[in-house]
Amino acid sequence: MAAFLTSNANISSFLSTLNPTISSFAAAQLTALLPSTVQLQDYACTEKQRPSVAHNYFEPETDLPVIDLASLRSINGSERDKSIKELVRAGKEWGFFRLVNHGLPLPLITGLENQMHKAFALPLEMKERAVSFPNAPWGYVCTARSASVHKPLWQEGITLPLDPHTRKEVVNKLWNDDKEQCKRELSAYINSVQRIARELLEALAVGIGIESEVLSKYLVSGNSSSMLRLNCYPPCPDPSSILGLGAHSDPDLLTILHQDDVGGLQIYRDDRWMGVRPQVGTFVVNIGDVLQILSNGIYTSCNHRVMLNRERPRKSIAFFVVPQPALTVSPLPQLVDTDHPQLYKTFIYSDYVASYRSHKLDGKSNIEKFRLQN
Ligand SMILES: O=C(O)CCC(=O)C(=O)O
Ligand SMILES: [Fe+2]
Repeated sequence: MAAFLTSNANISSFLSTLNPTISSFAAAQLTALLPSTVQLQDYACTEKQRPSVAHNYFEPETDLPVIDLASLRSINGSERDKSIKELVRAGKEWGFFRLVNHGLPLPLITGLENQMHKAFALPLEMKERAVSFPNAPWGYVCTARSASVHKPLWQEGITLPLDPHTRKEVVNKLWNDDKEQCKRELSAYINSVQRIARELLEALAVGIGIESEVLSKYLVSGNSSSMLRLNCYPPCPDPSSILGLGAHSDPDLLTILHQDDVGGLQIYRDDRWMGVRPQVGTFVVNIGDVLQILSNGIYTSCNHRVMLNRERPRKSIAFFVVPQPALTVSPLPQLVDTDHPQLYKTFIYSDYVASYRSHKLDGKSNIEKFRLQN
């Protein structure tokens, strides 16, 4: 079916004949994404990774553990302790949880989604103009077009730093009439989500008996390369063989994600893929590889992926807590003793990222390369 799709024009007309509900906007988006020489089959994933659970299938009885941030913030000691225990358990047993009562107003989230809609709808040339930060990830990238061993992926994204000055430069290039509003919305969102990340990392530290700032220090300027990533997954003509984002665990400490109502995020658990039901206004939080390593394996990162669909673009907003590249990462000495031998090597964080980037996305394979053979 896909063999004749050798040009963008072909793909566009193929899309509209295949399914009239795919809007011309979505088709144009997709056309803009693909290099002229691409074959649709180039995007197909391996048999092993082939999507088996539809983007909108959710197991009726199962959902992620729920963590209530209001309880974690409670001044009532026993309520807070109970909530920390639940958080620690979710971090150990799932590596994923849903965060409710986080206090971030819904209009702030939907406002940012509207800004994303405007930016992603721009012509590709305008979006690509925003990529002008040598040796830094900031700005727009059409992941579906860029050549890399991870690719091709059916996704485009805008990456924004915590530093307001650089962030403004990206916004000035990507947004037109409402730049100032966009800057305000981004700052408000980033400040709130940073605070949430700090609270979660402090509780995750206290919950395993270590000083509260040992993990949250990776949010502090000088130690941190944390970032906000706005993702868009365009509709796809063949969601049964193409993934939006292949199976991976995140190479960070913590990811705080908001997904829209489309559905598509799946986690690998108990030998199966499980859909994460969209619940607009709640966050989905996951433990990353670096937290697994710092905690000497107490917390565990979780393999996840993104499924596509034929009709609707999907948007997500991810905040990643990332160490500064030159920092040394090692299991925390407080967590290593004769009963708990060091499980992972000591390394410079940029080496972890380089290794991650030089291999195909393949579940949790990168962290295994940093395991000590005891
Ligand atoms: O878009 C999503 O739902 C997940 C994105 C993700 O896993 C990532 O960016 O690492
Ligand atoms: Fe991820």
